[in-house]
Amino acid sequence: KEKVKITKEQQALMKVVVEAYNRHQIPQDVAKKLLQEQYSEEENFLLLTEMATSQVQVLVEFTKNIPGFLSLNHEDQIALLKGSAVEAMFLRSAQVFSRKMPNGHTEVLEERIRKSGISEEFMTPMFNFYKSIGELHMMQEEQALLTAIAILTPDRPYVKDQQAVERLQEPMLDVLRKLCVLQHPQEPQYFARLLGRLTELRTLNHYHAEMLTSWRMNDHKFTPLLCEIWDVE
Ligand SMILES: O=C(NC1CCCCC1)[C@H](C1CCCCC1)n1c(-c2ccc(CO)cc2)nc2ccccc21
Repeated sequence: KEKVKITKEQQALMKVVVEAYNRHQIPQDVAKKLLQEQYSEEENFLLLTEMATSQVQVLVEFTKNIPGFLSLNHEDQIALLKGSAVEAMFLRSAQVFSRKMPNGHTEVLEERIRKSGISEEFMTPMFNFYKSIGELHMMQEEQALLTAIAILTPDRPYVKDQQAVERLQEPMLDVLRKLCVLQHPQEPQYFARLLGRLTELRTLNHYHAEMLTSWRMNDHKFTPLLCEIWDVE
């Protein structure tokens, strides 16, 4: 059985990515707000656009810290950010949802989200994803690396130099695979399950624009940044 070992360079790569991931966090905690009180559908939509806008800003800062990202072609940098923003938002939402909370709080949070204004048809795929992320009990290193891997997806629309993106994504995949083997020795399929979540994330991409436009309210207002990065308005 070959002994899996994380090299010095891989340790350094992981440290940079995890520190950037932890440094760039959403300022205030949306779960706490949602648990505090019930908001109207309009207030919930506004809360989402505010949270999502600050998350995009955080995502850009995190991405700039991914080794090699800033040496990519500039249009490709934009294409990668645009292509991964919704996935990064759902990944972060899933992590917020599956965080350990006092008894009964997760149920209240789920109820508040179900009643937030999102139309019924999107609840199942969204909560299936949240629960499948929760079951993985991911460590923060895994969360940070999985987010970086999602951002560095070579086959996003309009990416010109896919090989350059692959050269950045591969070392991330390597260190994540080793980390999974070392952290979950009794679960050889754990790494594959993590990557399977990225496939599930892509399906949420398709639903996203419709989830917003079908939000139970009229006159959906977005920030300029969200109009740029989401295919809305
Ligand atoms: O604010 C949020 N998410 C932020 C986003 C930036 C990163 C941190 C989380 C929203 C809530 C906004 C207010 C109404 C209730 C949902 N949310 C969603 C969510 C996100 C997007 C859509 C539409 O595409 C639908 C739902 N899932 C959540 C799971 C847990 C906690 C909040 C969660």
